[in-house]
Amino acid sequence: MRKIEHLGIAVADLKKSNELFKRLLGKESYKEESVEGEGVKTSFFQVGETKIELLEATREDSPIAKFITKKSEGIHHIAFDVADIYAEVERLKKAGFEILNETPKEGADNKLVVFLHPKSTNGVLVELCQEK
Ligand SMILES: CC[C@@H](C(=O)O)C(=O)SCCNC(=O)CCNC(=O)[C@H](O)C(C)(C)COP(=O)(O)OP(=O)(O)OC[C@H]1O[C@@H](n2cnc3c(N)ncnc32)[C@H](O)[C@@H]1OP(=O)(O)O
Ligand SMILES: [Co+2]
Repeated sequence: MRKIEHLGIAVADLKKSNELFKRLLGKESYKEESVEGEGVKTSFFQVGETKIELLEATREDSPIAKFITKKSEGIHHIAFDVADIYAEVERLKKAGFEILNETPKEGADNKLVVFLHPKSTNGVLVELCQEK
């Protein structure tokens, strides 16, 4: 794992949170993108070598909608940049982690992504990202 690619933050209202993070970081979001497969609308802010990914649910069964209902808005996942996502999935499986999707799926911002179950990672949802 090469660096933290992004921190995912679950938000209830993307427009309001975009304004909040613009005030906080002193810069504009550089991209907004919907990912239908995950039921989310995202907005990205660059912070040095990493990013903040704001996520708003676009439907009731989205992981973001469930997370906000059960917990609250806040940090939802940590995403690591990897060079070879297939090799990393094999390594992590052998190391005993629970992989949620062994076949990488389409993420936002031109990435292939895989998730690890938070129950196998001290309660933290982990995402692996590989540039497409
Ligand atoms: C935009 C695309 C992409 C990118 O390019 O960056 C994204 O970031 S998409 C982000 C949204 N997508 C995902 O989160 C996909 C992976 N997540 C899942 O598959 C599920 O959310 C889950 C982690 C398997 C949980 O689903 P489920 O079991 O249906 O939900 P429950 O609400 O019943 O939760 C079970 C259990 O897990 C705890 N939980 C849920 N989410 C998180 C979380 N983000 N961080 C930590 N813990 C989490 C939840 O609290 C439950 O725990 P218990 O109550 O103790 O059982
Ligand atoms: Co993410």
